Formats: sequence, structure tokens, C-alpha cells
Amino acid sequence: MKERVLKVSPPAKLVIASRESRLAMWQAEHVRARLATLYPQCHIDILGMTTRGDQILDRTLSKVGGKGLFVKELEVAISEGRADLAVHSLKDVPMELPDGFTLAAILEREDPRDAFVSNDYASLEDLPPGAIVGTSSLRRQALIAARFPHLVIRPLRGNLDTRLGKLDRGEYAGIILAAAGLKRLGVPERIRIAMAPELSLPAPGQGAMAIEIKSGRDDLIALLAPLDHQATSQAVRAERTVSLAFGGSCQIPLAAFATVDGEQMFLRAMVATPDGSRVASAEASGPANAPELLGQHVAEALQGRDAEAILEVCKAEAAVEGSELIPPQ
Ligand SMILES: NCc1[nH]cc(CCC(=O)O)c1CC(=O)O
Repeated sequence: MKERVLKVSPPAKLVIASRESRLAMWQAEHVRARLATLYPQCHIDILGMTTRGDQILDRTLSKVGGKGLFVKELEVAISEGRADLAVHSLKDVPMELPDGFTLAAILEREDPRDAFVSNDYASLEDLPPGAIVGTSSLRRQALIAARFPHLVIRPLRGNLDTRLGKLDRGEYAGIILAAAGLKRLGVPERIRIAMAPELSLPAPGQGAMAIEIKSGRDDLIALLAPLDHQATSQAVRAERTVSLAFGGSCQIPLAAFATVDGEQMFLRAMVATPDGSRVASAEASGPANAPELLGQHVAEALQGRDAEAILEVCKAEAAVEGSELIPPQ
């Protein structure tokens, strides 16, 4: 590791593009601190930006064009030379990057689980019939509806602070958030229960951070290599392969979660209808150094297990709701 660091000569200055939410800034700051330790000579700035995903708060993400909304402005800053790298929550990064961009490093994963957050109840199990649960993720919606059909799911958008504020104002009996975000923001005590993957299978990439750069900047790839965490990188490649096999959109309730144990990887995945009435699951183990193969294998197992019919339902629902779509830009 040390040898590699000595071989790279960092530029005098680096600029990290980040969204301005507290979580995004924490993540950018984390990357800056790690780079500053590796390259003390290099001056590192953070360029905070607002994205369309942050501005549009009144509609469910799957209806407003999906994940790309959180990364586009940051990519523009990179292509215009205003920033060298962008730090993202990997979960918000589209499965296929636009031409000219690449992920240079995937950082070690935080807690990948979904967390139940509430001021009055200890878990989803404790909620009375008709209680309102906040989430805008189709995956979380489908998983809750499948297990707790007596609960009412209402949309919940905004950054973590906004969402916690809505809970605290009494708009929901409980909400579901990523445990990783709450831990990074320094409020792990808000987690009433972190849900086991068996009960709430995480989204592809949940809990992992990614660093995006302009393709071809081999200088940056070498510089960022020490930040890449191999097991996380392998796991999320398998997870994202499953998502890509289903079109990579967030209009389908889809979960994929891989764990790496030495040379082996274990991947679980699920697709469902938004109302949770139909769920298809698949899992498999394989060599950790061939994550795309395992991802493809599990995606095919899903396809052989009612997933096609489930996709048809999702497409039909998306088409009905299509009138709410805003044009992409
Ligand atoms: N789509 C929003 C988003 N993107 C990343 C995180 C949390 C951190 C992570 O999963 O890495 C969140 C909030 C949430 O799901 O509660």
C-alpha cells in the first residue's frame, strides 16, 4: 500500500463535487480527510451543489426520472473542469453511467440494512392497523405491504433531516431509512431497529459510497486506488448486475444484497409488485472475483420465477402514472 502511495504524485489541488445535504457533505468530507492523509501536499476543496433530485420533493423519485437526478449536476461540474471527482451514495448512481464517466473507487460499506425509525413504536410489528409508514422507495413499500398489509404507506421525500423532521412533526407513525445514513449523520440512536436482510432485503449498493471521475484520468484512478475496498466493490458489482438485468430503473421494487466471505460471495435478490402481492426471490453463491457472473445467474433465476409477470405489472402501473412524469432534461 505504502509503495503505491509513493508512486503517485498528486496534483497541487483537487476539487470534490458533492450534493449539499448533510449526509452528502459528510461523505465528501470523509473522502477529503482520507485523501488529505494520503496526500498531505495536495489542497482539497469541496464544491457543494444542489441537484434536481434535491429540488423536486413533492413526487416519488420513481416518477420523476429516477436516480440520475442526484448525480447529473455533479457530472456536469466534472466535465466542465470545475471538479475532479464526485462523491455519491452508490445507491443513487444509475446502473449505466453516461459516456465519459467511470467509478474510480467504491469505499467500504457502512451498515447496509434498512432502519425503522419512530418516536412511539419499537418496530413495524408493533404498529396498529392503519398506522402510517413513510417511505418513497418502491422496494421498501413492496416489502412492507407484503408482510404488513394492515399498514398504510405514504410517500416521504427529502434529505434525511427533512424526513426526520416530518416524522417528528407527527406526519407518520414510523419511517424507513437507511441505517448507514443515520450512522454517518451521527444519530444512530434514531434507529429503533435495524431490519435483518431476511426481512428487508437492501437496495443494490445501499450503504456504500462511490467516487466518480472522468474516464481516462488514470492519474486519478491511481490516486484513488487506496480508497477502494475490494469486498464492497465485489458485492456491489454483483448487486448492480441484477438491477441492470431488470432495466436498472427505480420503477421496479427490486432488492439485491451480496456478502463476501473470503473467496466466496453470497447474493440474494428480490423483485416484487409495488403492492407486495407478488414477490420473486432468488439466491446463489459463487466466486467473489466474478461478481457479474453471479449477478447474472441470480437475475436469470429470478426471471424464471414469476419475475416476468411481476415486471409486466410494474410497467403497466408506471404507464398509468406516466402523466405525472416530468420531461427529462
Ligand atoms: N435515496 C436516498 C438515499 N441514498 C442513500 C441513502 C442513505 C445512505 C446509503 O444507503 O448509502 C439514502 C437515504 C435512505 O435511503 O434512507
